[in-house]
Amino acid sequence: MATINFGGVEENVVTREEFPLEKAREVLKDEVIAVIGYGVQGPGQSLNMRDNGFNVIVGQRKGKTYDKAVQDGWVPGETLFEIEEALERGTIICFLLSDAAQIELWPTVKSYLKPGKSLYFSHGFGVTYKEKTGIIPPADVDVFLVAPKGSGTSLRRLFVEGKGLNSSFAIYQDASGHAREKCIAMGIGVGSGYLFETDFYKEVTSDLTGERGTLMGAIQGIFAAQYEVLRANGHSPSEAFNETVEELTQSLMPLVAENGMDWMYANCSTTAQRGALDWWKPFRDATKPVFERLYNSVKSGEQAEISITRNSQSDYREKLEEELKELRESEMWKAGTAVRSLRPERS
Ligand SMILES: NC(=O)c1ccc[n+]([C@@H]2O[C@H](COP(=O)([O-])OP(=O)(O)OC[C@H]3O[C@@H](n4cnc5c(N)ncnc54)[C@H](O)[C@@H]3O)[C@@H](O)[C@H]2O)c1
Ligand SMILES: CC(C)(O)[C@@H](O)C(=O)O
Ligand SMILES: [Mg+2]
Ligand SMILES: [Mg+2]
Repeated sequence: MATINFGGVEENVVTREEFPLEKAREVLKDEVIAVIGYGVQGPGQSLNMRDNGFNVIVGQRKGKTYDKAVQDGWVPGETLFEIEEALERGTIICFLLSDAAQIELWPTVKSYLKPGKSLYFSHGFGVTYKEKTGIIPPADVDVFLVAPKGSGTSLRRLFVEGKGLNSSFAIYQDASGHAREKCIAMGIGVGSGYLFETDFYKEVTSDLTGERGTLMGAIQGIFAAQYEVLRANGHSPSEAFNETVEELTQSLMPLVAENGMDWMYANCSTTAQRGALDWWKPFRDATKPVFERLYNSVKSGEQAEISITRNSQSDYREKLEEELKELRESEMWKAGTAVRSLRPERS
């Protein structure tokens, strides 16, 4: 493990230099990695592992995503199977169904977890909320997680570009005495940049907070608030959208990603810097109580309960689609469609 100073706090992380791909291949050379589920993480992780030279199979029920797996080069009867057959063949079972579907499939998965097999997650959800999910792994299997910190779509794209998404890893149960090296080898195999250690509880509480907060929920909320104020004061949709979203994603966030917030600020006018430096604290103070409410709701299990209840309904996909449609058809995001179509590289 490399010790890195993160802003004054030392943490142990695993890098690709100290745990190279060859080592990961050696650790997992006798394993059949069965990726169960081919939604968002399934394709990213399985394709990256396949391209990295691991022995990977996919288990997916028949339907649209099964067909997508075939298009991606998985061969029915050789590397692509119905879920139960993949569970039978796999020695490392990657449980990559949606968190709600994991509850329904758990009795089936459990019945294939013979001693010596490993159970792999990409989220601490199922095990942490075991009272709600019923996911209690047998004592004689290794249980660990690698949670890529981003979408499976980005995991694949970055891999193809020769880059990597950072992931957390955690060991829940070490029955074989080798859970840790298997877990890290999986993390390297799926295409992680570097790996930082956590536990199942911390992974799920930080992850649920992040996606409801700045990564997804809060960002849409703050975009909508600014856009509405600009529109209410007579600004055109294109002006409001450019000043709220397009400039952020196209110009400023890439600078933040490259070299941090202060560097992005330093590449803007002194007028902009003066304003940003004056206003970031009022925004922090205004939103902090909402983040505290959010974290408490995650901590109490309320957010998990909502997610399980809502996503277990038979029409949950249709309902999600309706809500996504509402976003897509809002004036702000329709303006976004028009703005994107005018990007030089798209016209
Ligand atoms: N989406 C991401 O990029 C992302 C990122 C990090 C971690 N994760 C975690 O990875 C895991 C997988 O998430 P995902 O977003 O890839 O899942 P998903 O919602 O895309 O679903 C994955 C698969 O589940 C299958 N499925 C759904 N219901 C089923 C059922 N009843 N029976 C059989 N199959 C069923 C679908 O066919 C699909 O192939 C979750 O634990 C999630 O929290 C996801
Ligand atoms: C990609 C995210 C938001 O990081 C993940 O946590 C998810 O649940 O999809
Ligand atoms: Mg998540
Ligand atoms: Mg996440």
